[in-house]
Amino acid sequence: MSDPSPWAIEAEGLGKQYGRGWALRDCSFRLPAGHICALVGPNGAGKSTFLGTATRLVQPTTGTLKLFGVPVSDPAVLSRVSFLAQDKPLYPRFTVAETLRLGRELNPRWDQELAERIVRSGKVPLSARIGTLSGGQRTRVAFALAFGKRPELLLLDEPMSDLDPLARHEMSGLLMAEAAEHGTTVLMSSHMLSEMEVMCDYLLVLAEGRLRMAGQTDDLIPAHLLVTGVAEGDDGVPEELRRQHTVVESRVTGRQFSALIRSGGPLSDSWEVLSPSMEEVLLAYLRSPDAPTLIADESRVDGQRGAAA
Ligand SMILES: Nc1ncnc2c1ncn2[C@@H]1O[C@H](COP(=O)(O)OP(=O)(O)OP(=O)(O)O)[C@@H](O)[C@H]1O
Repeated sequence: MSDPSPWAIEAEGLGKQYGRGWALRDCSFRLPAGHICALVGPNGAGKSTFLGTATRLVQPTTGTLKLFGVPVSDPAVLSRVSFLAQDKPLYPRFTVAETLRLGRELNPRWDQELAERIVRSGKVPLSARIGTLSGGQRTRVAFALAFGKRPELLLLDEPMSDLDPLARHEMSGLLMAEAAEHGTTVLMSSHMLSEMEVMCDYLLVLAEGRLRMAGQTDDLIPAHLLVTGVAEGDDGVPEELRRQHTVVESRVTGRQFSALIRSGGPLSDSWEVLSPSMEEVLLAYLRSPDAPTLIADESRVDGQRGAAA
């Protein structure tokens, strides 16, 4: 089935309320198809809740969500999406071979060769029962199921957390190769920022249920600078810096200030200026829940276009 929508995900005013608290609030963005997108945020930020709304496990309280232009409530989208949940639910009494067979029977585009290759490269016996496997081996089988379905959108909730470094490296390589070869869109929540930096070309940052940053890493990260210089004024950050730029986070050590800023123009020669890594930018936003939101133009839904960031 082909769909002309260039957007793998479009969320508009999406929210989820539990009791009196909001796990996700007024979340609006769109993710162009074909990207590998990191979904980042502190514990309790709403990442799993968002992934739940995209897989119909969580019913939103407000707003709409479309996948490839189709409302997520339409069963037609299910065959186009794979979800690897944080707890990797599998049937413990099934063998690995039976688990893959289930995948084959349930999914018309199933790729048995790929699924078996993922399992075999981890030396997981096809005859072993799921219940006897280690946590990392179970994760590998869950990866095989998710990839074997050959989805157009792969949603992964902290997929690598119980894999050893070699397996993580292998799965990261597989993800990037799949995305490149088949144009698969990947949305992956993770706390492993340095790994995300290598793998992902798109970013969604959530904090306290709200979207804080969205866009391509190549647009978002270079928009920031790390500035250090002689501390001035009440909090050490020179007034001139605050006036012309957006200060995301600042600190004072002795007589020096350092600040991560969103650049708004040229900077004084008296300061040292460096380009931050993606990890440095993300850590600054995660430590500063009040930092101004940054949504790249292409990530905005129609209602947000032209609005101030
Ligand atoms: N079923 C539920 N009932 C009540 N509150 C919930 C439920 N599910 C999630 N929440 C609350 O919603 C908020 C967001 O939770 P969520 O699991 O989406 O966060 P997360 O970003 O995935 O966190 P983590 O990084 O710890 O996995 C939290 O405050 C959580 O307690």
